[in-house]
Amino acid sequence: MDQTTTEGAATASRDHLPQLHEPRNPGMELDLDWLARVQANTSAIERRAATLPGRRSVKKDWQAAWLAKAVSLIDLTTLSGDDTAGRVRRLCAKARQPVAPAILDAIGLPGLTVGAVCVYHDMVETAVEALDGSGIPVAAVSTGFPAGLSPLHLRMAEIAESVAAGAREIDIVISRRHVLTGNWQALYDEMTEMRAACGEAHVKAILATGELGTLRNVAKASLVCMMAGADFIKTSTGKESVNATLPVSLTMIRAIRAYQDRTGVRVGYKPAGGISKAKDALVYLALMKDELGDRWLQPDLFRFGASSLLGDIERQLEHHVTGAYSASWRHAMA
Ligand SMILES: O=C[C@H](O)COP(=O)(O)O
Repeated sequence: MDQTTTEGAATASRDHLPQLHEPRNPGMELDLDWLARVQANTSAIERRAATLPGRRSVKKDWQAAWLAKAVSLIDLTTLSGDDTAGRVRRLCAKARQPVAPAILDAIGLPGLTVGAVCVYHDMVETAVEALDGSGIPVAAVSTGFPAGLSPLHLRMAEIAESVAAGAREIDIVISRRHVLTGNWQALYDEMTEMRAACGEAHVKAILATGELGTLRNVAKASLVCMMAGADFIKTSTGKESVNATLPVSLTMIRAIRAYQDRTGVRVGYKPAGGISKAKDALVYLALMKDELGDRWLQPDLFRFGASSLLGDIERQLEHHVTGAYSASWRHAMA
């Protein structure tokens, strides 16, 4: 069995700040001929995706490094109707110190943090304040998240307000109807306008792939968003009935590769929604390494959108470092 051992995953320090690459994706003109040629062989993609979880294993000696790498790539998220300032502050404290200090010392990464904290607009100021001095950026879900069906001028205003409140990253949601009706010009125009509204902030385009019908639509929507200047493409809001999946990820990653081949520009990838197990995170990292290379294992080009992944990684790291669950875990599980 192939074993993922290279040093690509072994560095997870904070040396890579600032978090997002410069320059941002400048975009390109909408190329409808390119879109018309886009195909997605669904059964081949699904077959390949089915092999991914078993195909790679992470050599034991490298597991802690890969898990630490995964921590550094998390957009630690809370997107609930009952979010409070207190919950967001606790989340930010966790973002600053995602794993117990003893474990971080044991793996030699005392300064490890997550990639970003992701919240609703109303919580941006609280998060910015709570993360002050940490270098951890705040990402805001804007544009009428999760459905994206509020009036366009309000979605633009929401972006501007989130940026003004200190969000350095904006996760926008696209209008699914533009994809479902094949109105690529409308999707491109909307994305271009949102890109402009973000100003200096980086923009992640949430495709809500579970609502796009086909992998071909996913591929086309990915390309259109990148043509319009998205710095990242992101699978899901976490609120669709189907969120991040491996077939969708393969499709989007290959669109990223096609866009890079055409333009030379690297666009980031953010699978989001339902990723809660350390072993699933490792499958995603191996997938990125296979399909796009080590460069996409850095937080400027890859993030997990996840609210509960960190807990499982922390447990696995603790298990790995101590060789057994610690006394506190044994006590908790007794
Ligand atoms: O963007 C992030 C997602 O909303 C998180 O989804 P999750 O709660 O299923 O991890």
